[in-house]
Amino acid sequence: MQVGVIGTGNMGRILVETIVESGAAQKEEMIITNRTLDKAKKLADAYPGIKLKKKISDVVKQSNLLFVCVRPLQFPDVLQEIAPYVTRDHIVSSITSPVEIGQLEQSLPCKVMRSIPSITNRAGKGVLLLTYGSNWETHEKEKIANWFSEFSHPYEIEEKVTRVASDIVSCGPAFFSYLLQSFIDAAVSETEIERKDAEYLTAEMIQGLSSLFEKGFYTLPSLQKKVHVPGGITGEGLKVLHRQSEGMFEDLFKATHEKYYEDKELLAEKFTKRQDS
Ligand SMILES: NC(=O)C1=CN([C@@H]2O[C@H](COP(=O)(O)OP(=O)(O)OC[C@H]3O[C@@H](n4cnc5c(N)ncnc54)[C@H](O)[C@@H]3O)[C@@H](O)[C@H]2O)C=CC1
Ligand SMILES: O=C(O)[C@@H]1CCC=N1
Repeated sequence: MQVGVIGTGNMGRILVETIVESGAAQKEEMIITNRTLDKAKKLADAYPGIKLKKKISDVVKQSNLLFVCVRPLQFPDVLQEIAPYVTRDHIVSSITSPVEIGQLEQSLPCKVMRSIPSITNRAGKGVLLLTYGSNWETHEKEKIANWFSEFSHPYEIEEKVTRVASDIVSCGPAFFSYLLQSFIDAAVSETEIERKDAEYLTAEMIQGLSSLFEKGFYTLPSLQKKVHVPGGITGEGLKVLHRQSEGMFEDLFKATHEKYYEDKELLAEKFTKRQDS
């Protein structure tokens, strides 16, 4: 399968690295481009064999599966630019949440999908969220999901939960690393521990925690019960967390959804302008 990638910024680059290093596609099967070509060239230089194209049309023409890895508001332009070269045999995937499946289908004559990755996929772990367009057969969905499983745990979602699922899967690593960073900062500012020690202990703790869940030893509540000795020290810390975090995640999900709907409105305007012109 020839895999095209348009946009090798942050996530496009991570996706290419992940696909190649997992063996899901050979370097020679990857065709990439970026608006600032030098960015894509650096990636192609790091993985000799990857084909670098200056023209977006060449990427489309030479690929079967095409990932569009640009920012949400850049989608209308990119979809318009690639549309003349997309055939019914292509599969085009958006890696972003605010662009609707319907907008992809209206813009392109092929099978479309959304495949929202997570930075965790770089380690061959974590979920990659899939939503398919309307004209996919079950066996075709299975085939592509199987391909994604070479570097992730593909998980099909309904469009209505896209934002929250993406908050958990794709933004989650940033959210929880922020909390861990705050945990380390506070340990350093409130006690005599050295930063490097606090960082090491925290990193080992979080890796151990993730292994406990991976091995199925505990659920979240059963783990808390095991560590929280009645009348002990953990309970004092948990009381603080309970008090201080009240409403925090509710506000977080509200904020991400507000931004999501803002982006969707701007996108709808841009797509309508495209149709009218
Ligand atoms: N950062 C993350 O963990 C995740 C990001 N995403 C999605 O990935 C998308 C890209 O995000 P980033 O990589 O962080 O942004 P970015 O700004 O780093 O990358 C976008 C790239 O697209 C290129 N580009 C823009 N218009 C172009 C055009 N017409 N032709 C060719 N290249 C063009 C830009 O030059 C840039 O390199 C976003 O839509 C985001 O929602 C999805 C899942 C996770
Ligand atoms: O479009 C999205 O949902 C992703 C999640 C992280 C950044 N963009």
